[in-house]
Amino acid sequence: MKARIVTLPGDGVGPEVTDAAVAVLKAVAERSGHTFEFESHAIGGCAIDATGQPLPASTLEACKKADAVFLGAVGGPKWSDPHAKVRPEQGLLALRAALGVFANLRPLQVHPALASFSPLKNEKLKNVDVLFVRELTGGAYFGAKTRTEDAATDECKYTVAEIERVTHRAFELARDRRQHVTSVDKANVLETSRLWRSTVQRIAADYPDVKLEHQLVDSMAMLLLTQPSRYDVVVTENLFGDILTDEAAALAGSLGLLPSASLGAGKVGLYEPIHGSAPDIAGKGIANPLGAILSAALLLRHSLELEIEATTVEAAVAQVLSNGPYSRDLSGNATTTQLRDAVISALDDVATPAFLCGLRACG
Ligand SMILES: NC(=O)C1=CN([C@@H]2O[C@H](COP(=O)(O)OP(=O)(O)OC[C@H]3O[C@@H](n4cnc5c(N)ncnc54)[C@H](O)[C@@H]3O)[C@@H](O)[C@H]2O)C=CC1
Ligand SMILES: CC(C)CC(=O)C(=O)O
Ligand SMILES: [Mg+2]
Repeated sequence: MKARIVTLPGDGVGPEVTDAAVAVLKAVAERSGHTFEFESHAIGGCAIDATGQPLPASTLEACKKADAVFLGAVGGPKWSDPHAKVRPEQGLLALRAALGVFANLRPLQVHPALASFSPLKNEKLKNVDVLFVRELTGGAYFGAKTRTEDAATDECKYTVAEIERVTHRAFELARDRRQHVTSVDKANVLETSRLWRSTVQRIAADYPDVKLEHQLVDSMAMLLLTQPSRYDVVVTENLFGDILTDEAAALAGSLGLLPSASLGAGKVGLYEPIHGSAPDIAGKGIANPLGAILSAALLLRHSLELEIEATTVEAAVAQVLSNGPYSRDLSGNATTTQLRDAVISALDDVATPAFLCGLRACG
C-alpha cells in the first residue's frame, strides 16, 4: 500500500524519538513492500520561533491531507514564560481539535523483564493489560480562560454529545477485549462529572455484553497502583486521563515506554508517545524511543489497517525489552539510536512470511 505520513517532530526530545519511529516505519516498508512517504512540518516551540504561531496554517493543511500524523512532543522552558501570549502546547491542542481526534487510546502493558522498575511486586503486575480511553478535545483544556492580577479561571465544560461519542468508542473497544469498562469521574463534586456518569450509564444499556463500573478519580489513582490487573478499558475525561496515564507509565517502568493513538470520526489519526519534550535530557541522544516506536505500531494498525505489520513492530519491541539493550531510564546505557537499531534488527528475528512476502501484493 501507499501512504502519506506527516511527521511533526516538535521540541526537546521530540525530534530524537520521531527519527527513531520514522526509521522503524521505513524498515517496515522496505521489508513488506509498502511505500510510505514522509513529510515533516513544524509545530510547538520551534514553529513559534519560525513563524510566531504554534500551529502554522501550512502544518494543519498538510495534516488534514495526510493518511496519518506522527508527533514527537512540544514545549520546553524556552517557551514557558507564564506571561507568554502564545505557547507550544496551544499548537497541539489546536491540532487535536482541528483533526477532531476525540478519543485518545493509551494502552498499558507491563513487560516481565521490567518488573523490577515498577513500584509493584511481580505478583501484582501479572496480567496487567489496560486500555485507557481519554476524552481528548473537551474539558478544562479547551474551556474559556480568564486571568486578572489576583485570580484565574479555566472553564471545564462537557456536552452530552462529547461524552456519548467517546463512551461508544470505549464500549466498542471493550467488546474486542475483556468486556469490562471502568468509567472514572469526580461525580461526588463536579457537575461535569455527574453529566459524564449519567451519560455513560445510559450508553452502557446499548452494550449489555459489557460490564460497567464507575470509580471516583481520587480512589482510582490509588487502585491503579494497587490492583492494576483489575482493569480492562478505562474511559475518562481529558484532564483525569492525562494524569492517570502518566501514573500508569510508572507501572510499565518508564514514561518513555507508553504510546498513544488519537482517533476521531474522520480518517486522519494522530500518533504520539504519551511523554513530553523531556527538556532535562533533550539533545543528549539518550531518550527512550520505544513509546514513539510503539505509537508508530498503532499508526500502522489504526490508520493504515496493517495489523500484521503493527504486531511485528510490537513483537520486535518486546524482544528488545526481553534481551536489551536498555536506555538510561531503564538503568542501561544504550542511546536512542542504538535502541532504534536494536528494534530494526529484531524486526528480522520476529518477521513472519506474511510480513515479508509483500503481504497483500503476494495474495
Ligand atoms: N504531548 C506533548 O507534546 C506533551 C508535552 N509536554 C510538555 O513537555 C515539557 C516537559 O514536561 P514534563 O512535565 O517535564 O514531562 P516530560 O514527559 O517531558 O518529562 C517527565 C520526566 O520523564 C522523563 N522522560 C520523558 N520522556 C522520556 C523518554 N522518552 N525517555 C526517557 N525519559 C523520559 C523526562 O526526562 C522527565 O524526567 C513541558 O513543556 C510540557 O508542557 C508534556 C506532556 C505531553
Ligand atoms: C497538551 C498536552 C501538553 C497535554 C498532555 O500532557 C498530554 O496530552 O499528554
Ligand atoms: Mg500528559
